[in-house]
Amino acid sequence: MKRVVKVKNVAKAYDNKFVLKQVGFEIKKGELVALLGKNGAGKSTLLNVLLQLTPKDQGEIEILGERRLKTEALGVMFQEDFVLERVTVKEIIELWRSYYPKSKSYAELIKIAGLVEKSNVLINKLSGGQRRRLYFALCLAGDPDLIILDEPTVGMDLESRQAFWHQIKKLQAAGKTFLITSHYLEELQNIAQRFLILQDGCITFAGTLQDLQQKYQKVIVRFRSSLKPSFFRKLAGVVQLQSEVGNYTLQTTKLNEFLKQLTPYLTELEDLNIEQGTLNELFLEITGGDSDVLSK
Ligand SMILES: Nc1ncnc2c1ncn2[C@@H]1O[C@H](COP(=O)(O)OP(=O)(O)OP(=O)(O)O)[C@@H](O)[C@H]1O
Repeated sequence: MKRVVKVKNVAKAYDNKFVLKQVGFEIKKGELVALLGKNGAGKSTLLNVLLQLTPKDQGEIEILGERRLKTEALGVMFQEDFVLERVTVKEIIELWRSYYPKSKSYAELIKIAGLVEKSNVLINKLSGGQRRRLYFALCLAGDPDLIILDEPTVGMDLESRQAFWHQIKKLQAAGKTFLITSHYLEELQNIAQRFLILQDGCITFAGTLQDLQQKYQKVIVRFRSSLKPSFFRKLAGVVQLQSEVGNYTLQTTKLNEFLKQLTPYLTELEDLNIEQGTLNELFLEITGGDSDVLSK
């Protein structure tokens, strides 16, 4: 598969403090990659460096096979909106379309924005969520091959989010490549092929949701049994075990293997209950519990 993004050994410091120390990853054509990290981890800095809006101190970046940024093949949606006064929705869409040699039609873009009824409304009169939808449509104006979205769904209501992810799926099916940062991890679990975790200035994890769960997810198993704690302690991935008069609560990091080992002894167990943490809990585990991240 063709490589769309290549980042190697990238470092970036602000005032001699390194936010990115040694960042490296690749994204292949058609992949949707989620970039995760707690507040201040450097996600926006990394995107800015990728887009050459901030100079890097070190490293190599190649996008769509070139070091030069092919802006005509890129669609970007930033975290912060710019608000122009005295410009209508229709005018800004037409302006954006005019920047590209091969642009999507106005009709398609206004539909993506979900603002057909608001085409003559001034941008500064739109709600925050409506503006996010408009900026998403603008980012698609040039029919880009690589789409970079920084916290795209912040401020969108449930309906807008659903429409947004539906749109992303359609673009995915059309072979577009994505790099998306988001704090709403539950939204990304069904859509991202791979996750990157930015932590302490490096990519500390790159892999699928399954890899992520296997590596970090807490699985709590509860049951009653007359077997001894020493028996359960030896089973696969058991990292914590509490027992009180035959009532067990344990944590395993290798659920599949653990269950395989436990199967011959199932008759010795009662009230077996397995609880897998949510993706958000997993994220807290990975990033060391920055609850701010999730309350955004
Ligand atoms: N222009 C700048 N000058 C100095 N420091 C900066 C600048 N931009 C960002 N920083 C610092 O770099 C660090 C990383 O910031 P960045 O915005 O990249 O993080 P982030 O992961 O995108 O955070 P969030 O999830 O809150 O958006 C922070 O400590 C921030 O204060």
